[in-house]
Amino acid sequence: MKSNNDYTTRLIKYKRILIQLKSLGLEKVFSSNLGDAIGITPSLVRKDLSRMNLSLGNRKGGYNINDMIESLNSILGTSELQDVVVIGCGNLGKALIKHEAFYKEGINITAGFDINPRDAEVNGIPIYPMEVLINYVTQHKIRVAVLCVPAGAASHTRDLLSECGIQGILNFTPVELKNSEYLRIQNVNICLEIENLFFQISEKSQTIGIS
Ligand SMILES: NC(=O)c1ccc[n+]([C@@H]2O[C@H](COP(=O)([O-])OP(=O)(O)OC[C@H]3O[C@@H](n4cnc5c(N)ncnc54)[C@H](O)[C@@H]3O)[C@@H](O)[C@H]2O)c1
Repeated sequence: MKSNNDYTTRLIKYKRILIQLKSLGLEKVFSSNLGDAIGITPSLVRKDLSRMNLSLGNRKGGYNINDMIESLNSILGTSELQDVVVIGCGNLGKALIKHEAFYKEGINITAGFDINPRDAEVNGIPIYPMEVLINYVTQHKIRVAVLCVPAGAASHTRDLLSECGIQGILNFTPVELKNSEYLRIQNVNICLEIENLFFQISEKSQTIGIS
């Protein structure tokens, strides 16, 4: 199971690198470029490519970036530009919408939604009231939402998003939301990550005898 996850994670990383290389105007890539970019050996990259059952190029001539992105999209069930919406456009939601680098990584924030929209748009991205969410999601075939509402609204909004047909939620609220049969949740908690980092450092310092 673990190796499967590692393989899938590597495919996602390859895709991100390939999109970046494409945006720089490159057409070919070598296994060593991909390996260096994600910190693995070129031979593991080539192994992955053969596991993907692809003949998109060769070790000496390089691999065609466009073809690789297309094949990775079909294997991962994604498209080159992934449309997402942001729910809750306060401090965090707006900061994410303003972060233009997401687009270069293939993440396209198409709209924001808020129970009380204070701006009609942020960075050219429209902010709509929650009442139009279901129509928008259906019409634009949106599958993933980024949840930035207050903790008290997290569970209710999760259910609402599920009813709208959303299949994946990146959850920034402190409430740990659970997956269901039709909904995948990725909980993000920066505090937890920082605490974990401090724990690792203190564990390490105990091992090597630093106080
Ligand atoms: N995961 C992390 O590491 C991390 C970091 C920062 C903030 N957060 C969390 O992100 C969330 C947002 O934080 P913030 O600072 O942007 O808060 P905020 O108060 O600035 O923004 C919240 C926004 O949600 C809107 N809202 C409230 N109820 C709603 C509902 N039912 N439907 C749609 N919109 C609704 C509000 O109108 C507001 O615009 C909070 O839950 C916060 O705890 C998490």
